[in-house]
Amino acid sequence: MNVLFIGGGNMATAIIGGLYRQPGTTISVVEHSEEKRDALAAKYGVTALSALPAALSADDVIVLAVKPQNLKAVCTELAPRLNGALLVSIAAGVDIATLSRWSGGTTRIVRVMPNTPALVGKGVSGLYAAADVAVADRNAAEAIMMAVGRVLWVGTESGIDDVIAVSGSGPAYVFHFVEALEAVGRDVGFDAETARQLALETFEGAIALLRDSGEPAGELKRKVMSKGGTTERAIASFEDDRVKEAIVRGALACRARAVEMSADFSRS
Ligand SMILES: NC(=O)C1=CN([C@@H]2O[C@H](COP(=O)(O)OP(=O)(O)OC[C@H]3O[C@@H](n4cnc5c(N)ncnc54)[C@H](O)[C@@H]3O)[C@@H](O)[C@H]2O)C=CC1
Ligand SMILES: O=C(O)[C@@H]1CCC=N1
Repeated sequence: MNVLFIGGGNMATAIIGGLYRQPGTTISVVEHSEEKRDALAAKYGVTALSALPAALSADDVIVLAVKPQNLKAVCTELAPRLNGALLVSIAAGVDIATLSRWSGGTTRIVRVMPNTPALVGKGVSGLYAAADVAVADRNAAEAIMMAVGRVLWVGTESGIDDVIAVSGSGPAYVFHFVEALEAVGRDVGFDAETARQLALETFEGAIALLRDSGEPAGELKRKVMSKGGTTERAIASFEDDRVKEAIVRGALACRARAVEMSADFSRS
């Protein structure tokens, strides 16, 4: 498989970091920044280009990995040289109809919503393709994302917005919580490194316990809460502050932004 990434930033680097180990895959990347091109070529042995190749072929897989605001310019430049290549877009908030219109009408498009833990091989990606997209094209997109974690297919395009709200943007929610826990550690007197370790080990341990026990989060939470004890006081404070509701509101605001972006880009 020949995979050409357009944009060699955070997400593309994460995906390339898993994909370059796959036998039978040739990777190229078009990236404006010389520094990023050099780093990608040195680290992963990929062909790093400063501009789009003159022509592509129907066997190529093009991963669109620029920011949504840069996507129209990229697709417009791609359209005359696409020659039926498969487009895999990881951009948030740009729907297939818009991508197709910008790219000269191709319908060979798969949408993917990955997340940054892909960098350490622990990503999770949602994938969607319209009914007329060939199984071989779905499999190609799936194989790329499986190199950096798990995949799940959603049955409607709006499912991509649902995935963004939970796992696409989700790592940032977790980092937000970790920031708070680290801050508490420092406030009560630990040095920064100890505070970080306590917060990280707590997260890692809690996630491992969730997975290994198979018990629901609510049940495990109750097991930490001794009657009249310390955790009960903390959770009561979270509930007074409606922390869970705030997280749900944030994630729904994230989803609403994806919908809003899709509507805006559909008019451009
Ligand atoms: N960062 C994240 O957690 C996630 C990002 N995404 C999507 O991934 C896409 C990329 O995001 P990031 O990697 O975070 O952004 P980024 O800013 O790190 O990478 C984009 C790269 O594209 C390059 N670029 C811009 N225009 C170009 C052009 N015309 N030709 C070649 N290179 C060009 C930039 O120099 C930059 O290195 C976005 O569309 C975003 O919605 C999806 C899921 C998660
Ligand atoms: O914030 C964003 O728009 C991108 C999409 C999902 C995660 N980051």
